Amino acid sequence: NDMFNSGPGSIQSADWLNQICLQVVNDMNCYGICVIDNFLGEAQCSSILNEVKSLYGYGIFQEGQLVRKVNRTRTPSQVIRSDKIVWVDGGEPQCVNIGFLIQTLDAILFKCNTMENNGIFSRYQINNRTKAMIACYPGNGTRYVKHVDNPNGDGRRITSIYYLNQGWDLQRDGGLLRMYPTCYENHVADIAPLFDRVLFFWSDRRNPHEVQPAFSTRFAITVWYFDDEERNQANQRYPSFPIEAS
Ligand SMILES: Cc1cc(NC(=O)CCC(=O)O)nc(C)c1Br
Ligand SMILES: [Fe+3]
Repeated sequence: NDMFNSGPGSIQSADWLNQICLQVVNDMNCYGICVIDNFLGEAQCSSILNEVKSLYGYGIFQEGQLVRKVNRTRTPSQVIRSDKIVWVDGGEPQCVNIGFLIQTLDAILFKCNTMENNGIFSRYQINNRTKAMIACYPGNGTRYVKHVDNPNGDGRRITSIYYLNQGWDLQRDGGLLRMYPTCYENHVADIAPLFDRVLFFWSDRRNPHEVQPAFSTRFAITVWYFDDEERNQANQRYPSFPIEAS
């Protein structure tokens, strides 16, 4: 049948998968970054957002780190909480739609890894991933400082982030993801965390990135995909790595 993944809220066809993979392979080879809008459609994204909100309502998100609020005035800087996270594997009964997202991301990346003329992908073997990390920025001006996801060869090859924020207005809400791709000197990629937008990028030093202060609640779901060889070597060095493997 040509529906590789008839998810709970939407039907994805094999042709849809092919189109997506062609774009991902092209952009990852050219820019090391790939942004796709209207990824799963409004209904499916809303279902995922509702699941995330109810998880948030259960209070299972871990309290974010305490961070010093940098303020412009001379008043003593206050301490506020940063992003809160929870890990899910998508198999939980109340995560059916989040599970559909993960299966769709799996289908895309495992196909990119095996298709013809996939360029840089042919250097890697991408067959495993972490669980999905659901992050919520509380919108109190917290940010995520500039960093590299995988600076020291922990096995993570591709970062995929799915955004759930309806009616996001950059001027009012901030929360911009700014990427500093090393393959493009003096260029930055500014990516708004828009509803039903998915982003893929190489997790290593090719893509330093930061999240600018967010002033509305900002939800994102991140899954990291491993390169088998690098992951196996990392596991020899540090058997129990903190990143939650699926
Ligand atoms: C826990 C953790 C979160 C993130 N998230 C982002 O970079 C934010 C991307 C966005 O939400 O646009 N990155 C690392 C390396 C770790 Br570890
Ligand atoms: Fe990151």
